[in-house]
Amino acid sequence: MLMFAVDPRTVLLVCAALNLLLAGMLILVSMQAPNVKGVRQWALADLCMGLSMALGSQVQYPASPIYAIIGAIFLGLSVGLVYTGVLAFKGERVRRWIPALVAGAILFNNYIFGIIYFNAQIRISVNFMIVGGIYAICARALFIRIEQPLRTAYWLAAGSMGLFSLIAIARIITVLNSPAQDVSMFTTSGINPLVLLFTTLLQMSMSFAFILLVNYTLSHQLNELATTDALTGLLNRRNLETLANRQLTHSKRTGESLAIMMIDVDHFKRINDQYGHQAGDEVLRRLAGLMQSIVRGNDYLARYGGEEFCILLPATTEGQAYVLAERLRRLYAELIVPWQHHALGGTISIGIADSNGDAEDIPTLIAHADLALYDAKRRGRDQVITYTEYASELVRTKSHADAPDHAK
Ligand SMILES: Nc1nc2c(ncn2[C@@H]2O[C@H](COP(=O)(O)OP(=O)(O)OP(=O)(O)O)[C@@H](O)[C@H]2O)c(=O)[nH]1
Repeated sequence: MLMFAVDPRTVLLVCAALNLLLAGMLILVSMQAPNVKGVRQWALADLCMGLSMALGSQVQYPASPIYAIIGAIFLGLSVGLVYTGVLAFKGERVRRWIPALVAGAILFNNYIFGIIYFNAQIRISVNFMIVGGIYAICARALFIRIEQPLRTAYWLAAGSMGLFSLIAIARIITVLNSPAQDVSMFTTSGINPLVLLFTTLLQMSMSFAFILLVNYTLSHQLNELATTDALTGLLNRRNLETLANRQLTHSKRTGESLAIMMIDVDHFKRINDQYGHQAGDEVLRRLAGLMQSIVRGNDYLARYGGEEFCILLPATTEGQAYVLAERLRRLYAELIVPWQHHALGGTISIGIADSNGDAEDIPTLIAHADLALYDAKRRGRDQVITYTEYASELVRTKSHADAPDHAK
């Protein structure tokens, strides 16, 4: 059995100091990341845990119960704050009275079984039951499927809390099966030293996980900002080009065709001029929603700029994209956008190109779709033109122009 070479009270004091330091760090983090919810609660939880450990290190049961009682209040507040922090972090409704309720429950238990009917086994078991139970609920809330690297932070926090709950169960079983004089936190026999060591280490690991959660959430938010368009939530142009290059390489390897659709709202300036910029924004949002509703899961949608959108269609030919584009054009023509007692309507023009032709790279493919789009505009708008159609028309008019006068 592992033995502590140092006094358990010293361990508690050192961990108390570390918790206070981590609390300070989380307070600074919460000031830098006000839009990540829950961090303030976690900072306060660390503060309370630090105070609880510091007071706990001074407990001389049953001679001086006051440290134990105040320590228990801070312990309850800390665990309750961790729980409300997890709720806030996940964007769920936070009931502010939860920390007070947990502290009250722990205080009641310690008062009854620490002072009125002194029974260390029941007192310790109930304390561990409350703390372990709440950490188990927090662990369940954070043990979710989520993309990396966020998953590492979620699972580190969940793992620390889950492990704490398991240790709490082990502690309850041994406490209930040990003689009363052996159950104190400071008894260096049985599993007590291990419990003290692991629970304090798990407290540290939870705090590190919270810092990691904030850090990864912030970098995730930054990444979202850098890669998506704020108005429509679609990919932005830069992100689309990166994805399109990757997709083209894949298409060349598999021999599949990659289609690109460029979509532009007709006479959009008039909507802005007549109803204002916000009405224009609403039209763009509705068009984005319409596009999202008709594409497949592996297609990419992007706002290419202003009122121009782009859809990247893997494993799709120009002809197949044409069918989809026609559907989108018709749906948009039927769409009515309600705006301040007005019903806004309009049309879109679409240009399409695919990688089966002579487009070797993404800039060329986009340029081809753009040429087709502007041909659609030139021909009177509200229509879909493919690059093949545009190019053959070009050849026809050129040969017509080059033909001798008598052949025209
Ligand atoms: N509301 C709003 N307007 C935008 C946004 N981005 C660009 N615009 C406007 O979109 C309009 C584009 O106008 P034009 O390029 O002349 O094109 P158009 O009026 O759609 O005409 P055609 O494309 O030739 O049919 C301009 O008035 C821009 O100010 C935006 O994010 N929101």
